[in-house]
Amino acid sequence: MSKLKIAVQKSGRLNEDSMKILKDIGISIDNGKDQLKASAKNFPLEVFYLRNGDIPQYLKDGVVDAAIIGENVLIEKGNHISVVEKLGFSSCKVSIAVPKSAKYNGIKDLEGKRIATSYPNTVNQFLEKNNVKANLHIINGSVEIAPNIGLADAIVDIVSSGSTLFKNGLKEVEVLLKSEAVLAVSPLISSENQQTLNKLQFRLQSVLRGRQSKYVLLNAPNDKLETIINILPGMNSPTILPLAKEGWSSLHSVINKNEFWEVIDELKQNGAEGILVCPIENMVL
Ligand SMILES: Nc1ncnc2c1ncn2[C@@H]1O[C@H](COP(=O)(O)OP(=O)(O)OP(=O)(O)O)[C@@H](O)[C@H]1O
Ligand SMILES: O=P(O)(O)OC[C@H]1O[C@H](OP(=O)(O)OP(=O)(O)O)[C@H](O)[C@@H]1O
Ligand SMILES: [Mg+2]
Repeated sequence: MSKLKIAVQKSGRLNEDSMKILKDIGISIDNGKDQLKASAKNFPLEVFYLRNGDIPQYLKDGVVDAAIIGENVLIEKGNHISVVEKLGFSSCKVSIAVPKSAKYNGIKDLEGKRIATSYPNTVNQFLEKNNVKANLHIINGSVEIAPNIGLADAIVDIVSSGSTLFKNGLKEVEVLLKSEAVLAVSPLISSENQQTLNKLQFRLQSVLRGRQSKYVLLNAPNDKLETIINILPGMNSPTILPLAKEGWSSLHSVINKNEFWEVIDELKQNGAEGILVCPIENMVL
């Protein structure tokens, strides 16, 4: 049987979460140290450990069938490569930043300026769209230092918490794109491997849904149940079970993990007790 070839970052920010999500979908990988390729024991899958920046070309050439990669890198180097799933980790932006003291009133202020970046295609596209001409300095790392050493007037690089910008005395002035880790697929994938990819994607979706949700259990007096159901966001058709205690019930439901904390005080004020919030491993629809 043919094996699906999937690329993940060899080392760096995406590696750990990429391996974790494969593990969470039940794929067990023989991960010998320093191996560049490993096979899954229980799924027709081979993992290739590669440099992030090299992955778009491997996808284009069909050397690998799929990859877990930052969307920002695909946008920079991977035109025509489709994203089939957003994976919810390694969120960041690609932004323009200038020295804190610099006056910036809009994109036109970049006309004729020197911009340091590792994302030349992304920057050129943005400049063209806005009819601005600037001089690009392409550097591979530590881009944020460029204005301080007199190499550039502005930079375009990844921003997450903003602390690297802050430490280098820079301010973010434009967001070019937002990115997260994604599952991308080669245009040359065979139909047999596409079937395997579909199975992998189905598992990913159920794990991602689970990560987004919490299982909530609470006890409440029966006369308060209706109010409580109305307080909990997006709760349709919760399970209600009678408690041994006369006139009380236990209510179970699944809610979006971001919504629960907003309503917790209101739930307590309205009679909810013994509230349990549990993680969900998988949510198969
Ligand atoms: N500070 C950050 N916060 C969140 N995500 C980030 C951050 N920096 C980078 N990323 C995301 O993680 C990806 C990998 O970043 P990382 O710095 O590990 O690799 P790299 O040095 O760009 O690439 P290579 O694997 O070629 O060495 C980036 O392409 C981006 O999608
Ligand atoms: O907004 P922040 O949270 O500070 O994150 C942004 C920084 O993170 C990345 O660098 P990384 O630490 O990956 O170093 P690198 O340049 O060696 O890749 C990126 O290139 C920025 O410099
Ligand atoms: Mg980096």
